[in-house]
Amino acid sequence: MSVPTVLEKIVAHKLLEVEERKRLLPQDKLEPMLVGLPPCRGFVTQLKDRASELGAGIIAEVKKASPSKGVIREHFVPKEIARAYEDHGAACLSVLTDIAFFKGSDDYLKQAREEVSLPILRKDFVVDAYQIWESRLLGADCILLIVAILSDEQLAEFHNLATTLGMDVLIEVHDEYELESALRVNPRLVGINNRNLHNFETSLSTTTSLLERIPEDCTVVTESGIHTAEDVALMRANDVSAFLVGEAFMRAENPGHQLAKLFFPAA
Ligand SMILES: O=P(O)(O)OC[C@@H](O)[C@@H](O)c1c[nH]c2ccccc12
Repeated sequence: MSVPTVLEKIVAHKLLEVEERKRLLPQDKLEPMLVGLPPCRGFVTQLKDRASELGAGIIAEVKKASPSKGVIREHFVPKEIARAYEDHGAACLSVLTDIAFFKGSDDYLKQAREEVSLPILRKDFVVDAYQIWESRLLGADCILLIVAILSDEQLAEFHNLATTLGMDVLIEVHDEYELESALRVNPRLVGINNRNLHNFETSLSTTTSLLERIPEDCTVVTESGIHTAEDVALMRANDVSAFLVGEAFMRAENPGHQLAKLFFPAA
């Protein structure tokens, strides 16, 4: 047998974690807890509005650590970061909730939601429908579905469930085969991850090479590896106006200032 990749380890761990969570709060107890929740903040709408208004729709990520980089930010106060992002023109937030590999927490998402009015993406590895109900309860406005870890049947089922519960969905792809699967569910929002989650190699040409296969009415988000003004200019030259950025902001003393500097230097 070959050595498992990090993505395979994450999925194996996640399946166990979900079983444990189901034991603590069974599905039949969770479902009624969704009654009377406030409606979701429109994630896709806000992203598109900001992109046309400001020239860039930024999904700004709240991320303490990653398996490839270790701890990215020592001074990590989610409320402070969320506020800085909102004050400096972010369209939406992305909050890592995976504990084991990204040092995230459900609580970080709740804290961010209390602090700001931006729509929030729950950034986690969805492998079970239970997590979608759980995301809605947590206050997520959008969930991530990673095509690389789902069957076509799961993708359709999970996309449908999230939409039924009122959330938006960001479908993440890394190559043309994954994109083909993604397009079968007629997504409003597709994320092209420039990072290969199996070996962590990052290349912005992932976005530029897949772009032309995506229909006009679907919003494309370029994800990962955006660090410099040149990176931003390259994406803009290819008509990409939605960005998901974590590390470049999280390494800066003030993540909000870094967002403004990278995307809105003239403002
Ligand atoms: O920190 P970066 O290189 O700007 O990347 C952010 C985001 O794209 C990345 O965190 C990410 C993209 N897809 C994921 C899936 C799971 C966990 C993390 C991710």
